Amino acid sequence: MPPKLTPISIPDFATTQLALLDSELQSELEETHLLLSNSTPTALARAGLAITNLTLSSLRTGLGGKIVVELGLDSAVSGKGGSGKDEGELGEHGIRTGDIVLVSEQPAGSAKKREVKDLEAKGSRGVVTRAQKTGVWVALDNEEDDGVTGSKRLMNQTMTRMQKMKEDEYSSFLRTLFGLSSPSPVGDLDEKIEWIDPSLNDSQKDAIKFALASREAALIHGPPGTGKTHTLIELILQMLKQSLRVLVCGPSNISVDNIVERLAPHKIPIVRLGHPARLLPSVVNHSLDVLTQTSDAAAIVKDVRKEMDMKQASIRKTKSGRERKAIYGDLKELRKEFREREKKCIGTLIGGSKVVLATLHGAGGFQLKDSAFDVVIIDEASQALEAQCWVPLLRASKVVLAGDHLQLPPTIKSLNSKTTKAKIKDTEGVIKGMTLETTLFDRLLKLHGPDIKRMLTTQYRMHEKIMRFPSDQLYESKLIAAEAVKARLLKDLPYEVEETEDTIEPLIFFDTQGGDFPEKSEDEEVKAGKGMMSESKSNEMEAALVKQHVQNLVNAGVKPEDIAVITPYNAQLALMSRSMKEAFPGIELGSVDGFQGREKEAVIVSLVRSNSEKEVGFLGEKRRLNVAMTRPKRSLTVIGDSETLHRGSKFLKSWVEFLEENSDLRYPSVASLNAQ
Ligand SMILES: Nc1ncnc2c1ncn2[C@@H]1O[C@H](COP(=O)(O)OP(=O)(O)OP(=O)(O)O)[C@@H](O)[C@H]1O
Repeated sequence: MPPKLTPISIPDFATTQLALLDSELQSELEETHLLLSNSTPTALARAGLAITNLTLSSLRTGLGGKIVVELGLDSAVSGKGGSGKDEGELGEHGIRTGDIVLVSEQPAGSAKKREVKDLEAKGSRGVVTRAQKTGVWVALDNEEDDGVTGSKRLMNQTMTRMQKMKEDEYSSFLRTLFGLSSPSPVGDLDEKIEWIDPSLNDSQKDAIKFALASREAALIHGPPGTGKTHTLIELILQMLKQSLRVLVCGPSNISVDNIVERLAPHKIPIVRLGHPARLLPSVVNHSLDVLTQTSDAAAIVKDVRKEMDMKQASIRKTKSGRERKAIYGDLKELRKEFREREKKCIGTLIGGSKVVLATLHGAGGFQLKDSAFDVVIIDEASQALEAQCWVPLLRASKVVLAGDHLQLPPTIKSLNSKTTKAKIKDTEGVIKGMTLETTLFDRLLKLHGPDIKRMLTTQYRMHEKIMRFPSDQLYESKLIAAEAVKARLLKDLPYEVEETEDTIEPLIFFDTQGGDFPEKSEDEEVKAGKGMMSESKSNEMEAALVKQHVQNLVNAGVKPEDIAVITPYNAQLALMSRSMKEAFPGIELGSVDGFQGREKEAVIVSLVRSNSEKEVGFLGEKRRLNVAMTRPKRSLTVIGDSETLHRGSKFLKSWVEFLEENSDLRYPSVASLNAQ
């Protein structure tokens, strides 16, 4: 029996989203303001929230006529500071694409202690368009900008459109996605399919068949390491065989590029929308920008461009004012012609591609204005805001979502804000209980029940023992470790690794109970980390223990680049980064949130919390713990205080119990750490 539907009013949904998006924007602006008014640049840099010693590397006009500045490390100061980073690299920082930032001149001498708020008047606000190891790019705001960046504006426009739609405009697709109708019965699941990839496992094949046979919506649930992307590639190729036009989207550039890279070898006509500077070098040749210059369709544009260049050059040679005026007139005409031809060329390229790929935001660009697609596929859907999904979906008639709702949702800043709650309560027509954290994936699962999804069950990452707990607790014990990975240990790495107590055991738990490993609250100035709790915690003794364990692994022969240390707390990350990167070049350190989607041979998780009040804060969140425990392939080492952790959430408590019973349980000695 399908579940009884609880329909959602589309205008109410849109109204709620608009209110939530507005609160989120206010929270972001408030947070930026708070940070700027209470700290010095050095303090912010220490917390990963500012980058100092930058110099202007380049300046150009970007989209919408904005000035985009590229900022790199000042060579006069780079290499100093000894934070273990390579020369010319910015070191650890938490600045990401899309962040609202202030670019300001750095004070020198005694003015260094000046608070950031004093710098604000002189600086310019802007949005980060790209953040790399060696530099950041910022699109500076124009005077009239209100902090609403392109992506937010697009979501607002989309929601406003949905708010105003009349009921007779609702497609059956739209009706299904809001529970006004049930999904149509799924077509023939027994149909014989000729698989392009012979290595697909049964759960992957089932998911593909299901997605092909569904009429309006299908969810592919891919727990960690189960080959979600692998499955989507085959699905796209099968849809092509059925002559369907497919639009493939993801919330981030990297999620889209990942698919372009794997589709490219199949030699099908694909177009990737998006600014070439933001794409992986390996996929740039498929970008629309490059194709408008290199493809056959581009020839007609090229001719005009040549003519324009020639005219431009002739201006310099002409002395007569009248002739110049005439050339300018010609150029104006040519420019018009150029734009028209370019539009046509884009139309031909997009129309000729069976598969178009773009970020959710990119799918809202003018290039797709007149395009129709049979299916929209969204990868990493449980990391995307629902309002963002509607950018491509408003023109779709079927959607396939791939994701894992049991890992972390998109980071929301306004989630627990009192002002948000109050404001939402006061807005007419809002749906109670809806937050931006509720993704489309979550919502459809709740609305239509488990029949709307298929789960991938063979995982190709973790040793069986590492997989056991998440499988039993979150994935109904359905995960199976693939033969090739289920018994892999560090000692079996394809290079020389000694057999030690640390390399023959996939699961190690260092129980720090007893009070010798106390946590510490970071001082005020380091508050408000990204995606972290506002007050960050650290634990020095735990950091020492992590270092000792890494040393043991490295002594046994494990390469530092095969080791990652992750922790839920920014302050702990900052504390460890400093010394570890110098001691073990190549090792990776990250926050749990930042490590989602990644994997490593050996992963050490520093849980930090240890206090007499038995408080665990946001560590109790099972989706965060799930991400932390499912990153390793061959070795998971957990460091934590069982006494404190036992008082945490039910999930945390059962994990600690599991570790106590099933891991190589160790009680670290403080004396040996102090002797280090
Ligand atoms: N049927 C299969 N047979 C063998 N290996 C597979 C199969 N499916 C996936 N894999 C392997 O599993 C690993 C993870 O696959 P993939 O990168 O597609 O997963 P993902 O969905 O991107 O990651 P995650 O599951 O962590 O979200 C890859 O190394 C891939 O080659």
